[in-house]
Amino acid sequence: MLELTGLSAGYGRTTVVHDVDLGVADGTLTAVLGHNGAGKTTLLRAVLGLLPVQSGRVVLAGEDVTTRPPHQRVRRGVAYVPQGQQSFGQLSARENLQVVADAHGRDGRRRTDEALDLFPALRDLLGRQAGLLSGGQRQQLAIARALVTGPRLLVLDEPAEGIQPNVVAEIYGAISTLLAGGGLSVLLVEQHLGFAVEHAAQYAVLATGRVVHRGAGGGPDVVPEVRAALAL
Ligand SMILES: Nc1ncnc2c1ncn2[C@@H]1O[C@H](COP(=O)(O)OP(=O)(O)OP(=O)(O)O)[C@@H](O)[C@H]1O
Repeated sequence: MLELTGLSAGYGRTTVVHDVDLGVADGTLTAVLGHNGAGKTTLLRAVLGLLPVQSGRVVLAGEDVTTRPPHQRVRRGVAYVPQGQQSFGQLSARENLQVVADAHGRDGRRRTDEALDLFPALRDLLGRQAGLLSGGQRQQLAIARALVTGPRLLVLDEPAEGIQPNVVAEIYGAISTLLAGGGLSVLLVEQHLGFAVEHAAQYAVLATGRVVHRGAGGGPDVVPEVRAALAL
């Protein structure tokens, strides 16, 4: 679904992410682990086209999109949920979903229902102003809104950050359900060991913008080596 080859990106003349090779196979999860400032968000922004690539290639569903603007990547099936549980705070939860659903007609309405099935707690909160929701509820809303676009690749930046554990479990339960359903690929960035590595088909550890460790097939067995790489 996604193939990054020799990807370097940064800000102005500064390179933050160096020569990254990484893939997300169809219908699977790829996890990128790394501490604060390792370059995880920068990598995602380059994948989305929000930052120009300094060198290397971004191939999405077989097509080279390295120089394509973000909206064209979105049209090819990428949905991005940035860090920080972003929503339109003044709008209700329902309106947050509706603004996206309206752009997708009947599919948008169907996908809204499916997303609410995935996050049933949101159904009772639809009338509430998004800015008044808890961090966990806003994160669920942000993921639901991304799903309403009908993505083939869901890109998640630290969805568990700052969220209480029971809601994190709900969010990861939903991601597991989506993966089990097939058809959706996930690129997930996390600081901490846990769901990401346990469920990853591929994983990479990023430190100062470089991949310092990688592997295929996550699960409990790989946790010690990933922990060791994170401690580098
Ligand atoms: N807009 C920017 N302009 C210049 N440098 C930036 C910018 N955003 C991030 N950086 C720098 O790029 C490096 C990597 O930051 P990035 O946000 O990609 O890391 P991260 O792994 O996502 O960290 P975190 O877990 O804190 O989000 C840091 O040194 C940071 O200071």
